[in-house]
Amino acid sequence: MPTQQAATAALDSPQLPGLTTRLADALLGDDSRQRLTLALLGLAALVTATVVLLLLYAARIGAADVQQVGVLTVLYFVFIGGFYGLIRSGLNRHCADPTLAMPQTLIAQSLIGASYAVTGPVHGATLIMLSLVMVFGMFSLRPASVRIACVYTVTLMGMVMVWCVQHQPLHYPARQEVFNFALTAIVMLAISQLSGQLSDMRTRLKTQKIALEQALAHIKEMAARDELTGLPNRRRMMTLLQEHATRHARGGPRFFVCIIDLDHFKSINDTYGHAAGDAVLRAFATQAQVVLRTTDMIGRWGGEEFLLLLTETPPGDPTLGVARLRERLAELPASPALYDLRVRFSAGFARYEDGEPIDQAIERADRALYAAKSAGRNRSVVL
Ligand SMILES: Nc1nc2c(ncn2[C@@H]2O[C@H](COP(=O)(O)OP(=O)(O)OP(=O)(O)O)[C@@H](O)[C@H]2O)c(=O)[nH]1
Repeated sequence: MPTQQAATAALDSPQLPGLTTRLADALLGDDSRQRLTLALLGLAALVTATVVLLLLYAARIGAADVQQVGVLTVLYFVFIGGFYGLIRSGLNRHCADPTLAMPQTLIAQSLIGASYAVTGPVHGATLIMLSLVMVFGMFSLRPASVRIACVYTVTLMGMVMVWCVQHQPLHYPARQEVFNFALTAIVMLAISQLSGQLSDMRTRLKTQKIALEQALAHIKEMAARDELTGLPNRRRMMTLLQEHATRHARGGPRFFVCIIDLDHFKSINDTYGHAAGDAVLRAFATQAQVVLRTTDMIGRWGGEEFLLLLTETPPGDPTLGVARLRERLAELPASPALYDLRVRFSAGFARYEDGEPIDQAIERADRALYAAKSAGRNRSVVL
């Protein structure tokens, strides 16, 4: 029987993470920003729990008044519970700073100040808590707010210490309080100084992150573009073709693959030079972008070859756009420098067939191009 129980427990165990997740969702909600705000409150709750333990200890050894400890403990619970309610209800979203870091910090410091006044001989321990609250605050508050909270803390503690020296001189001797005050002031000064440096560091990191993201976007863009013409390169066109094939398989539009090859381009290079040839390629790319439909995509396939991806729009003669381009090029100079020269080209079209590998359609377009060249160039052939 115990073995059976163990087996049942083992079967149940995979459900445990699910249970934990559900519990965390119920406690913290599923909004990641709100969860972060609640995590900050969790830190405040941790400090609170430590101070409450100190208060209970002080009451137990007779160093603190039980009634005062009771009131403060309730206030700590109200503090944490109240903020938890504000955040879980989403009311904090209406505040200028939805993290509520500033009010949390000021209330926590006020409660710790009060705890300092009631913990008699063990009051020194609460000073550490003041610093801890400010250290947490440094990560969620702006430097100006940290400075305000530090000034508030020093002023508050100054008043609390004067009151304690006057009303409980036995446990709060003046000399010790002067020392405690100086210590508090120095620590708060250091924290507000550090907070400025932390903020500078954060700003630097943010700037570097933006610069890195921009550089990455630029590198990605460069990796997808042909340097000479600015058109998408072969790699990019292959990705686009694959994407279109996948989209078509899911019910998207059919498309045509067209390979364009400039006629007798070698003779342009040989006659006018390689730089002039480059200018002709650039001019061709510009005109193609102007004349073709915006839904058609053209990229440089390599050398003097270009690949066109045409989305089928019924009634479909896929060669119409290319014919327009041919007419346009017949009217325009091959490049600004080659005024009398006209560019001609041959084009091979292949209709993408259901489920075929994209390479197969490209190969058909290549064969169609070969047929266009063989038939005398300056024409389109569809296969
Ligand atoms: N200027 C320039 N020339 C290039 C570039 N890439 C390839 N070429 C040239 O393009 C020419 C292509 O020559 P061929 O393959 O014989 O083709 P073609 O002269 O156009 O002849 P057909 O295609 O048969 O009409 C070669 O001279 C290559 O050097 C480039 O980026 N710039």
